[in-house]
Amino acid sequence: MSSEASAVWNECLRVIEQHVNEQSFSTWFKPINPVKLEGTNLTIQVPSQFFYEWLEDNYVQVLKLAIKTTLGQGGRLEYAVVVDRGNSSNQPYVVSYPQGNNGKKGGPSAAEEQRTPFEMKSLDAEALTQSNLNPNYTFSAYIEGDCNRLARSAGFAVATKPGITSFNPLMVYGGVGLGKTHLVQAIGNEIKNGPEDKFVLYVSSEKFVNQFMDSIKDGNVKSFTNFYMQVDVLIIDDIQFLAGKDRTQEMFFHIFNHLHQNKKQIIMTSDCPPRDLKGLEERLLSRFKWGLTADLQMPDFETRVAIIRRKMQSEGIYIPDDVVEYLAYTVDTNVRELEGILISLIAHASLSRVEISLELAKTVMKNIIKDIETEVGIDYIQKTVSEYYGIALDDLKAKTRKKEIVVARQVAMYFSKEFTNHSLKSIGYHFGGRDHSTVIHAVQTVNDLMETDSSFRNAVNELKKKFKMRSY
Ligand SMILES: Nc1ncnc2c1ncn2[C@@H]1O[C@H](COP(=O)(O)OP(=O)(O)OP(=O)(O)O)[C@@H](O)[C@H]1O
Repeated sequence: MSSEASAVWNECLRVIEQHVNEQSFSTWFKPINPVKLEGTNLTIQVPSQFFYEWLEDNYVQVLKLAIKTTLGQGGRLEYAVVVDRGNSSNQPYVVSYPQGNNGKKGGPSAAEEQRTPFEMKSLDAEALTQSNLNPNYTFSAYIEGDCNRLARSAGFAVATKPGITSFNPLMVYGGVGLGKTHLVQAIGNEIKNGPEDKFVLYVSSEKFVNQFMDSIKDGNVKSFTNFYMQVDVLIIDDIQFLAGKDRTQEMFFHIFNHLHQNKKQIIMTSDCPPRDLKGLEERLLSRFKWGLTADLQMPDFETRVAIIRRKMQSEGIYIPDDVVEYLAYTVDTNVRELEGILISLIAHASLSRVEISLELAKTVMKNIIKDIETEVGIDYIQKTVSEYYGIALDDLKAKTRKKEIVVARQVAMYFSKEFTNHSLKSIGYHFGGRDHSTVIHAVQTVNDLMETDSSFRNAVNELKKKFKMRSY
């Protein structure tokens, strides 16, 4: 190593240090060896192809600045990459920098062909940080409710003391669109913005698998492993995706052990509890049980109201209370769907330049949710039952206790339960704001009457045919 090269590189490091955090500096710049200086050409040696690509993808601007500052406008940087390709020789090849179009000129074509072994470029997307975290996914934007209380507070504990609580690994599971990604990224963001300089990395399992496969293809497995073993907090989403991928599981097993032994935090999500994860090795599953497993449920009505309000507040949009209530009652599938409907509602209102109203919300819902009106939805059931019994539609939803109305109302509730996906609570809401126990009682009464009263049974069966025909 020439002393001139060292002196210049030390100057460069001084510049770089001011622009990257301590963790990145020691991970990505300390391992670099300055090799030689020829005129204004500085050659640095980096440990692997992967390392070189990571620098290029993430730190090209700061390197440019450092070279310009120390060597002036004509300064050039060249990389000597120690090839870590199985048994191949340690013969370095050189990639020059600054490069031409797209910053990729001068390297041998072989190097070009081997680019981006793990698609790490996507980690560098502008809107994301290097950790691949969405900055909007924070704890403060994550509404707490009975549905997520345990997972949320465990997540918060992990965020406060990553790696050293007994919640390692932390496994969050739950159905589609219930907030798994949001919660685990909130943990990541909290740690990243905290006082300690931690390397937090979020990756989907799908991406992890692809990166691993590419690393095999490119002979870069060692770099791949080394990279993941440096992480302080590894967040890996949708772990069920590793099912049946034995080699990736084996690699993950080693990374997991290494991180865990070194008190690094591992956070995972899955669409089902670990015991139901088919196609995952037993030894992995048993490790998942070392920490804490917490589930997410569909938020209850009050939490859905709070989520809608929070969302509207962040969009700076006002929605009348009756609309908020209507949406919270009606959309009881998952939070993503709830958000999707809200966005449609806002779009409809702004496109047609009308205020957001209950009427508009109903129209939007009809277009979106298939089982409303177009097939067998609560509105259709109410209309059909009231016509059948010859009573006014409004009476079904009113408080009246007249016997024939009560029976018709109970029949309509019974069919709402049978033909729609609405929860009991939601059904009750559509019948004049009754609670779920009234719906349970109605279903029970209809079942009992069907057994004891043949004319009632015939009536119900006749109606059932209508609904069945329509639901095909
Ligand atoms: N408790 C909550 N408070 C606020 N927003 C929430 C909450 N739960 C979910 N969301 C929002 O719902 C949307 C879907 O959440 P997310 O993508 O985290 O779900 P997921 O469970 O990871 O889904 P998938 O199963 O598809 O991976 C996101 O926009 C998220 O911000």
